[in-house]
Amino acid sequence: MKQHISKVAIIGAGLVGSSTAFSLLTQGLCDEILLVDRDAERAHGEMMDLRDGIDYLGRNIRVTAGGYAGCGDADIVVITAGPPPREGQTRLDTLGLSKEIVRSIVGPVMDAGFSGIFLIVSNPVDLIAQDVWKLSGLPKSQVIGTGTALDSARLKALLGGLVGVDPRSVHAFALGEHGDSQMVPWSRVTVGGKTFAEVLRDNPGRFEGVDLDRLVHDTVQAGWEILKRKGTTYYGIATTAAGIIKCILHDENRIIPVSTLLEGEYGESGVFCGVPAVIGHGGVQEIVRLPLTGAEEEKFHASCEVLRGFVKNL
Ligand SMILES: NC(=O)C1=CN([C@@H]2O[C@H](COP(=O)(O)OP(=O)(O)OC[C@H]3O[C@@H](n4cnc5c(N)ncnc54)[C@H](O)[C@@H]3O)[C@@H](O)[C@H]2O)C=CC1
Ligand SMILES: CC(=O)C(=O)O
Repeated sequence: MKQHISKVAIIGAGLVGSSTAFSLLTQGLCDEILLVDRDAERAHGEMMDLRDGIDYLGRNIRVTAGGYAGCGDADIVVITAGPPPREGQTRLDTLGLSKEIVRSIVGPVMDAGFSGIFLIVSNPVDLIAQDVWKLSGLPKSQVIGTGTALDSARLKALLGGLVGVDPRSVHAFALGEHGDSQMVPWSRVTVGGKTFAEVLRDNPGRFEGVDLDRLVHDTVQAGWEILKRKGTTYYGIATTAAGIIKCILHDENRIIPVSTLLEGEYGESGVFCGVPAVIGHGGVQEIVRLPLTGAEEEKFHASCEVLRGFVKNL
């Protein structure tokens, strides 16, 4: 029997797209990578550069550059085309241009016979994922935005540093918009099985003055701090996207906060936003419903409300 060749198509071979390809390649996460870009020369150049390292990888991975026809048999199409926000802009400010770009992409991908999973990275990621879901006609499980996966990783790194443990021993989620209105349900944060409140209570001297609002602020600002120094961000999101792709291709059923359509979960409907979800072969297998306190619910709804204000214009 012929073995399945896992194929990831990346639309937008800019900094995020090419870094995602590099991450997939160096981790050996798929068999084939296709790069598509409006700037065909750029995609071709990235393909050539990526191919140059193949001799030093654990195995051969096919890297190509081309048009949308090659998306038909892809397992995953990753959309990273779009203008990164500039200093002084919010991600929401890039909606107009990103929307136009994404609309020129989804039709040709679907026309190629694509029936796999869209992973949306382009900002504002929640709204672009919602638009792709609407345009593609695919089931909601098959359209995933990276959502607050990156913010949650940033939060875990902050908390791990504060407590002095590996961030992977911290369980914490940023929820809502991948943007300024995101929130953190502190009642659900645990470190090695202890709630964060217990960690603070058991070490009063050490954690005196820890300000939860400040930690949320620093999580939200993390991207801007990078942008201030190097103009844009790409390695963090590329590794995050590759992590989600790994969950899908390897059917890991790992829980990651991604942007997905809410249909009553968390008391919200009709909006894509970041919530923990089980990610496996079919995409979003299940949304994990975290019990939130009343105050946390209010903050979550406020974030959804920000997004809803834009959904009607999609
Ligand atoms: N979700 C997240 O956490 C993050 C999202 N991003 C987003 O990723 C996107 C890409 O950022 P960068 O790679 O830094 O930008 P970039 O400018 O380096 O690359 C964008 C690429 O898209 C291509 N492109 C533009 N219009 C196209 C079209 N109609 N069809 C095909 N390709 C097209 C461009 O030619 C360019 O190569 C932005 O929307 C940015 O905000 C960036 C970091 C984190
Ligand atoms: C640019 C962006 O969305 C981020 O780094 O969070």
